[in-house]
Amino acid sequence: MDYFERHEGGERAILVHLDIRQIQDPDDLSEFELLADSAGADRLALVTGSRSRPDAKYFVGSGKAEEIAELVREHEADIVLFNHSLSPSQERNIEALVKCRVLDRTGLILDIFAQRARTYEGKLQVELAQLNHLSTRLVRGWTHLERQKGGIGLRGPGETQLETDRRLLQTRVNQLKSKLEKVRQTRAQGRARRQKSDVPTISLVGYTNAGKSTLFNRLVDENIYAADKLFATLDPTLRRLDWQGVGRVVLVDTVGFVRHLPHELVESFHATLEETLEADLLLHVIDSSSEDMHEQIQAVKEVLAEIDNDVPVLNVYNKIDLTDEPAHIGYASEGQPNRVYVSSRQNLGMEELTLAVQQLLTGKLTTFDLTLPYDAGQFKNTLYELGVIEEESYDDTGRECLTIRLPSDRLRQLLGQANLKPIDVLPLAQATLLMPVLEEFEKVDDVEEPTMTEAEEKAFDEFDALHSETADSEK
Ligand SMILES: Nc1nc2c(ncn2[C@@H]2O[C@H](COP(=O)(O)OP(=O)(O)OP(=O)(O)O)[C@@H](O)[C@H]2O)c(=O)[nH]1
Ligand SMILES: [Mg+2]
Repeated sequence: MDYFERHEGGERAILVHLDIRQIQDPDDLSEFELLADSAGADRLALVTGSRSRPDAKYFVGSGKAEEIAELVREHEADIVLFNHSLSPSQERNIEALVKCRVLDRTGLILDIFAQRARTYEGKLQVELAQLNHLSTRLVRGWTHLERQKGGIGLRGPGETQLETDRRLLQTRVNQLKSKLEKVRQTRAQGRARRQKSDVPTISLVGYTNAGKSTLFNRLVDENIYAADKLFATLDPTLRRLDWQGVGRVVLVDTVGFVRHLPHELVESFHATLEETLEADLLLHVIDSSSEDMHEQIQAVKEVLAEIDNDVPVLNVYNKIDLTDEPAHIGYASEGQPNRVYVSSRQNLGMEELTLAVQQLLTGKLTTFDLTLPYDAGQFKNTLYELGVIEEESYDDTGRECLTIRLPSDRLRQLLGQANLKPIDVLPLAQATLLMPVLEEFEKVDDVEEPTMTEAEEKAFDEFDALHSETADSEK
């Protein structure tokens, strides 16, 4: 996938980080250093400073630019990393001055993504993002691109090198897009299948380095790549598991969020976020030992809000082995668990996590007393199979009375499937206060047999959305 020469680990790097007063919430310096390490850079020097706004030519002022050039010579650096977005011309101007490669923040993150991409789709996404990033910077040498495509016969008379390169680039971009579309279709089908099989999906989301993959591995009990580096995970990784105490679920490990993810990356990782949206429950994994915990939680919440996510969230405060917090569950005012304190690495709080997840997934169990109509045998069988019947008896007219315990949403869903309509269904606790419970169902005759299940409809809608999205972006 290497369309441009990616640097090898251990490259000698000069880091540049300015405080730009115009830009609020400047990228944190320590995160930048972490990013540089993650890319495999050997940090030789750090240039800092502040400006009220970026310089048009070099981003930094010309004095600062000279200083960087001097450091490059002195340390024999291979690369200068900027913790900012540079325009193509700024990047070119600095390169000309310092006489080594210059990478901006977007380029740096892309580089890390490229190193970490493990799945086919992830690799396609990264390459597409790289090419998009590079297309605006297509002034430097691109002979290797030409070499790759053979070059001969591709260059029309009078056409400049630049135009040829642009054309080749476009060809490759189109290829990638159609490959990606295929992968996405396959994935949408997989999703539809999963929904039909009624297995709940749980996604691990959170800031980078929070410990998602560690928790994932712990739960899956299967080793996938986890390392003390940013973006140890790039692609959503799915595993089916039989979670003791919870039941069968699909677990999804996702790529870590970073503050100020470049917009082009947000786009190219849309599929990852969509996957997140699909879940029945999100485990928001938080590094509770981090000084930046609150900012990181906020950053994740913002991303989730951006993709319009209304899936229930359980906050998982991880790494309690580094804090004083004991393993426990925290509850929201409505009595639902909303946070749990664990250590994935030290295996603490896993029972609490299981309990909280179980409660959230099954919903709040409620007791209902039902009086069934005479012809509801099929419905009763379904309840039997689900194991939700606690008591059964007959009333004096010979109709069956059941006491069942299950989430009210689930009951509503089952009633709909059986074409039954409750005249009145009261939770037992309220009902006993009022009177001896008597509820009835009446058969609904004028309801048409549904042709598609809700899950199928949803899958179809998604499919359409994916298609129109791809079509739009190709215009
Ligand atoms: N002390 C401590 N370290 C942990 C714990 N859980 C994870 N870690 C460490 O934190 C680092 C990051 O863990 P990962 O599981 O790779 O984090 P991640 O959230 O998947 O990171 P990205 O995939 O980059 O978003 C690794 O060095 C883990 O060993 C924990 O409970 N306690
Ligand atoms: Mg990970």
